[in-house]
Amino acid sequence: MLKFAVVGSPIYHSKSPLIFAKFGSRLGVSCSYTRLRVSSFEEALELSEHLRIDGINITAPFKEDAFRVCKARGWGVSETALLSGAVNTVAFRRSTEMGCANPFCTNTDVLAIEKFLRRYIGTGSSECVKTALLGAGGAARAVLAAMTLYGQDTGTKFDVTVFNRTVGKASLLAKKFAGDHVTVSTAKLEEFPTRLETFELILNCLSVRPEELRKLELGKNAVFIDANYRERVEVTGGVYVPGETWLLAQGLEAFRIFTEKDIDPNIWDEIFDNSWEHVLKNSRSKKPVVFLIGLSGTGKTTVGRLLAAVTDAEHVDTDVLIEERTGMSVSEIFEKLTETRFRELETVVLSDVLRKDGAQIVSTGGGIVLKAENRQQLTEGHVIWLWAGPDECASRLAGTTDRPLLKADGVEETVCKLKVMLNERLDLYFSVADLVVPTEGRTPEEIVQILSEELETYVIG
Ligand SMILES: Nc1ncnc2c1ncn2[C@@H]1O[C@H](COP(=O)(O)OP(=O)(O)OP(=O)(O)O)[C@@H](O)[C@H]1O
Ligand SMILES: O=C(O)C1=C[C@@H](O)[C@@H](O)[C@H](O)C1
Ligand SMILES: [Mg+2]
Repeated sequence: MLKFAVVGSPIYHSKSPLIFAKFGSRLGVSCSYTRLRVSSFEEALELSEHLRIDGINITAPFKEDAFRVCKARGWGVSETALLSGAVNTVAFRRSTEMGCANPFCTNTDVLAIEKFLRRYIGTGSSECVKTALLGAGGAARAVLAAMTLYGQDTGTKFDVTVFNRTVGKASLLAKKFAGDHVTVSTAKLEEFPTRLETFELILNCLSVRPEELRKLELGKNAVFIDANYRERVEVTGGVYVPGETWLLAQGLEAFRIFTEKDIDPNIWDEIFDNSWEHVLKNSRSKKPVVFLIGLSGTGKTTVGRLLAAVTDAEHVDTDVLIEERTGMSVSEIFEKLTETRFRELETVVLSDVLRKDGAQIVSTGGGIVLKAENRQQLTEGHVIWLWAGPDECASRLAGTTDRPLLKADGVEETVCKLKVMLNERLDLYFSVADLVVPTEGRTPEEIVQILSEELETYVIG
């Protein structure tokens, strides 16, 4: 199984896991894709190594940081990344691209825009394409990088006006990207509506959509490409390419790079025809239940209790539910009834939890993912993998005696046992996790703060 993740802060809103699941099933690649909530790109790299991840996508606010770090490490950095000054894709294990064993770092936002230009502008135009670019942040840079590369490749010329709230920022872009195929001027954002009809290509790269951009009357041949997928523009006339299409396109390019698979051109057509819209729609159908998973000692019980206390959610611990149900301690169950029976009891209590109404924070036992039925049930809620390495877990657990699978003679033996467990469980945790939160160097309170932020609109509050 290949393992991928998207990295950002915040990150739970990301729909990349949904689109990669679809790519995987459509292209016959067995893969899992999760989200990493980290504080820096360096932390993402460290975590990726621990989780043995094959490739990551990077989103706000780390794309520029990723570019700097990848370059400083001497990794293969593509032309799209060099031109845009940002990296959104790092393939850790690549065999062919750039012909080296180092990670390959690229920017598929740029590749996606090149695809759009090829499709909607074509290559035959001898006229300069009159273009409005709204915004002057990272996405706008990706657009200008794509136009530069597309211009070099096809001879197409673009006459771009960058509209932004702060014209100074737009001027910096103008300076950086003005070249043989792209001329760039700047204007205040307020001027855009009155000049709308003079443009044949409009790209919206604003993260917040102003009121004037909710409804638009485009010229018959105009194309409006949206980077924002939270809310669509009501468009009459012309062609509207929604933000979802951009997200799918950059994701498909990343998938191609990660897996080195040829992409069937029909899939591109389907993406452009909006037949994949439904893929992005089912992200909120989970129950308002948060499952905390991870090795023993990662803090599932501690964090779960605290998280429930700062929210209106009920806290439950599957180990405690099993002890109440059987009248036996976890250690006794393992000794007298076997581990298999314990896993079955986990299935029973998970069903009970999922039948209840209302928000719940559920601390699970470290081995809950070992049984397929349990994994299936977990995916009905929001699954958060608390990460800490075996050394850290062992030191946190030093002196405790109530974990039957970790009975050991000292910390060193506990570390060994945890390493074996992690080996066996790593891919299983990965396959169900919606979000991974590294806990080393963070207090339980800090983790609660991170989780409250990430889950606020989905489960809690
Ligand atoms: N972020 C943290 N930093 C330092 N210590 C922590 C952290 N989180 C938890 N701990 C400590 O680690 C120990 C184990 O925590 P806890 O019982 O919550 O782990 P768990 O994941 O529920 O383990 P198990 O799977 O065995 O039930 C406790 O002593 C707890 O105080
Ligand atoms: O929301 C997301 O998951 C993403 C958004 C864009 O930044 C992309 O560039 C990134 O690859 C993934
Ligand atoms: Mg616990």
